Amino acid sequence: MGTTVSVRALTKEYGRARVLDGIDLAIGPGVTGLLGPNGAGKTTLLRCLATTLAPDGGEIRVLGHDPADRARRIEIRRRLGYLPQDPGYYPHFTAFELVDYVAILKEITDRRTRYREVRRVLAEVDLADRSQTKVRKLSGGMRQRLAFAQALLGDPDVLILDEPTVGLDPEQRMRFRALVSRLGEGRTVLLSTHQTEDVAALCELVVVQHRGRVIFQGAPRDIAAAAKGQVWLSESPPDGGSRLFWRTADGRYRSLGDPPPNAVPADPTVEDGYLLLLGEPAEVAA
Ligand SMILES: Nc1ncnc2c1ncn2[C@@H]1O[C@H](COP(=O)(O)OP(=O)(O)OP(=O)(O)O)[C@@H](O)[C@H]1O
Repeated sequence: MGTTVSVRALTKEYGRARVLDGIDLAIGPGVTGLLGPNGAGKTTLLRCLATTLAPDGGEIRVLGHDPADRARRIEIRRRLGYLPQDPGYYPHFTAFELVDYVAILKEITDRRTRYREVRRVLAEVDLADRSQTKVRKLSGGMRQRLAFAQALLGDPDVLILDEPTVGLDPEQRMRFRALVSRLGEGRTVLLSTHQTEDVAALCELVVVQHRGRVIFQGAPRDIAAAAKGQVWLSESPPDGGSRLFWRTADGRYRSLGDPPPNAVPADPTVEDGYLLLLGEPAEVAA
């Protein structure tokens, strides 16, 4: 299938800081992961795509529509689900009431349809038995799932998820992966994350954003493959030429960069490829 979300020469500045510095991107149905260090501009990009922030320059198309055009923007919003990084909660609402409220804003006007839809999305995120619990009494991870539930209302064609796995316990993270991979069949899912394992497990495409630019776009295996020949295991800590190294559970040292003496090559992961791509200065985490 074709491109559903595209971005060309996108720019955004806050004061003098150029947070998006000419982003080009084209994604289609399936799950795409957006990786990047803190402050790379991921949230800013996702907000522009979710039509909640206007860029300064460049072009966006979501499902063929231009969000700069008011009428088209509404079309996009009807077919888009968005999990923001800091969702606002109404602490005195119950879980049901909160999602129901968003469903009203999303124009699901028929009461019975809306009731069924709210129940459906709460069940999707494993919160069916918490529907009458006040939001303020939910745990942080449950609130995150609640925010995810509202993004699923109306079965959107495009889902934009800003750090969706923050605060989830391992079991919920696995459930999230299963749900997102199912949603990715035929829909476009773009998620930002710091979890390279989620990207390796879930995403067909990975985009790496750094200092407001896209510095990599390709398959997770390609980003891992780019680190081939630069990941090492050694008995003693490397003394130079390594970008990063740490002591592993078996007592050996895993390093990225030039091989330390007597090192053996290790299989690179998405995380290795990502760290090497960022090219951060040497750092020791022993
Ligand atoms: N409303 C704003 N006003 C001024 N500066 C902002 C605003 N929003 C974001 N920034 C700045 O823009 C830069 C990019 O922020 P953004 O939240 O897009 O990054 P990010 O990649 O999502 O980071 P993180 O991984 O920490 O969530 C940061 O330096 C941030 O301080």
